[in-house]
Amino acid sequence: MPVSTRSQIKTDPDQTDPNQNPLRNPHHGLKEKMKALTLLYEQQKQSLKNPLEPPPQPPRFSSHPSVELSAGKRGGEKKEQTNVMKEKNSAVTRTYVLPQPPTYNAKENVEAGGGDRIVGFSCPRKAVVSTTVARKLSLGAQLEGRGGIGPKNLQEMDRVCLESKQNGESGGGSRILVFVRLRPMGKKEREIGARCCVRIVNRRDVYLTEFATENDYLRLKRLRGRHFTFDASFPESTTQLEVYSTTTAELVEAVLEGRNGSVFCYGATGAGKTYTMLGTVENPGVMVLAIKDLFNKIRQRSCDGNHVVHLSYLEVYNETVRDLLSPGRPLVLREDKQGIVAAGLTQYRAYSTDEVMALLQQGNQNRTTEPTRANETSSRSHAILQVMVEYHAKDASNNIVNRVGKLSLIDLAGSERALATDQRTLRSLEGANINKSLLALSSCINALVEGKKHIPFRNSKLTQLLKDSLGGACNTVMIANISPSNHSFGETQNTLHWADRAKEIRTKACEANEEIMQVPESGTDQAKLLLELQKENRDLRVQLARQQQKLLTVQAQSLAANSSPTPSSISSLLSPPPSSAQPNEKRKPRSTFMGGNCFTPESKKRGAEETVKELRNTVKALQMEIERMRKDHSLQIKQKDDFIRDISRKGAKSAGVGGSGAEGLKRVVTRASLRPKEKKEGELKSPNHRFLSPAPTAKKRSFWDITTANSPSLLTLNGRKTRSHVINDPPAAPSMLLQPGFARQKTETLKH
Ligand SMILES: Nc1ncnc2c1ncn2[C@@H]1O[C@H](COP(=O)(O)OP(=O)(O)OP(=O)(O)O)[C@@H](O)[C@H]1O
Repeated sequence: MPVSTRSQIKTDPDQTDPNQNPLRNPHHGLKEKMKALTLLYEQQKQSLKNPLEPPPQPPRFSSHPSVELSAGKRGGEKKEQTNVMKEKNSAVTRTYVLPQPPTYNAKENVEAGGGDRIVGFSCPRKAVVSTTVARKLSLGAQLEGRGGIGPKNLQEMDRVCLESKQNGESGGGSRILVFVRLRPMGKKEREIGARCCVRIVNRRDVYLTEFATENDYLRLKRLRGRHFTFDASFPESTTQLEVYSTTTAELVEAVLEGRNGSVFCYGATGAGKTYTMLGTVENPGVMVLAIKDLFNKIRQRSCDGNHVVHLSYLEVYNETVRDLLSPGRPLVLREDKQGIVAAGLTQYRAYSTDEVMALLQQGNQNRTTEPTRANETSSRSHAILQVMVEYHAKDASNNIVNRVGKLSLIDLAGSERALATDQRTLRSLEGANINKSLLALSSCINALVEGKKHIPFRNSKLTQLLKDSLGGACNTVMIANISPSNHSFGETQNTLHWADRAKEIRTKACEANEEIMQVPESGTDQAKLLLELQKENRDLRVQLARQQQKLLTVQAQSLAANSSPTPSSISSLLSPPPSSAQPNEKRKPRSTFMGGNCFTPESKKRGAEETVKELRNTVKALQMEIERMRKDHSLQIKQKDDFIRDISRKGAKSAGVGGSGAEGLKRVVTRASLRPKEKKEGELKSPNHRFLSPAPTAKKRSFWDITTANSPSLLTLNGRKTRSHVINDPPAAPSMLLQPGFARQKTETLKH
């Protein structure tokens, strides 16, 4: 993202000309200013020494310049603010903000009197409550008392709502919550004598100061600093658990209520994004803590297997989307009426925290990381972990409740300067792509903030994937990671600038994806039958998808056989692809039929053309067979659909006749379409349903939803054979490789 280098404070003691209008000459009266600054600095030091005194609250800059001309007009504001200097002369009143003295001290960024946990802030307790303001509005009051997070009573809720209205947060949607996390100074940084240029005060305010160096003649003796305020800011001593509980715990709760949530880490390379998201074995990050918390909460709520958790993990590397759990061909993003879909993305059904941890580890091994000059384990890709929680159950009144919530946890690659990382070609290409996507992200943020009609989500894969999080019905949290080192001043300023801007984004109102269907007593059996039929219907669709995948495999194999014309191999065409995929297989070509024995002497004798003809005939026959099967399945599905509709209609009629009221069958909430209960008791232990379709009837699908466009992948994961499959999609168009022109080219090559 472009670096904003606007200067907020400029003081120069050498310039003195008190007679000039300060509006015209920014260097005017600098000696006086310096004196006043020194005075204020002393005052501030005094006030800091006295912990009982409330910390100073400087006004936030809304725009450039640092000179705030309207300061004198604000009658309601406190007259004396220790770190605000007002200069009056006959013409104008000028206000200067003095950044906190930036000397590196590990204790400096720890709030005075602060405990171990963020929730225990002393003065900023109010600030923490206000961080939940926007979220509370969208989550509604039903979270009250569930996880201990949020207002404790209705009065508190009223106060919070009032506060948010005053902040201009009324309306349907909620504001993106923005948090800043400062990482500790690294060993290398200390070795080269880096100084801390960031100071966090009150766990909300971030003061950034640029030091003038002796060689910097242009800015010699000038101070440059900026002040930002966020929903919460975490000093370097903040633990992973504190970060999780302040930023994400509430979203997990909301996901269980059927809402969507997103958390993404943004910042320069080496600023601590991956540490925050993933963490280490000793200090697990947000992803791990969220998964643990999710399963704990599910266990507390229901032991009857009413919750189903699906998981997908993908990365965007060099503008290609890859499945981290089933590495293979790049995935294609498609946009349909249900949202952005990554075609062929595998969804794993997860049964326990341990299982998810293993999958996460697996995915991370597949993730693209390379050492750069700025970070030894630099993530070269944007990674997105998505967890979908479905809930199907009958409530006390025998109504069927279907609910789907999605949580996206996103670790972005670091924004970077080419020189700061590496100049070797591949690294710089990666860097360019990372910057391209982050630039696209900044354009989207700008457009969203400015309320433009067209938001350029399509400019990059990343923004396409983040469309739901930024512009959809979603509770979104941004964690901006920053480094304390003065050598990273530019990057830190850039990160804070965009984080500050992101605060203004409002997402759409996030309602629960929930549906409740009331079933009268007499209709219970019919409802059961309905669910069973829907399940059968889905199974048939799976079969259909498999057949289509087989067809694709056969087509691809026939193409391969153009160069390896051994007809005997055709007999094995219908067998699934090898299941020997290993985690580190990503960089290697997949061991498929394509890698067979090409150009045998036998094939040369026969003549390539003849073989191709033969194979084409075989493919044609197989295609016809598949088409026939497809038609059969479609017919069966149609029949089932009709039958289901029939039963529903009959059920509705009988409810009306039965006198329990026509309202008895009326849909109470119809945010999402009816989702069938897809498993029976004890299913938690069965691994057979690991790869289920992601909520085929959910109102809005997201990018991790499974589709058919990609080839099937039969893989070995954690010792288990797994297969991604597809349910709802129409037959995919034949691959480019199968176009007649391409085949002709191949034949000609063979002739030569
Ligand atoms: N809060 C923290 N506490 C302790 N160490 C941290 C913290 N944040 C980051 N680090 C350390 O800083 C280094 C860089 O962090 P990390 O890899 O998370 O950066 P990044 O922003 O993900 O970089 P990139 O974008 O290049 O992947 C790591 O060695 C990490 O352990």
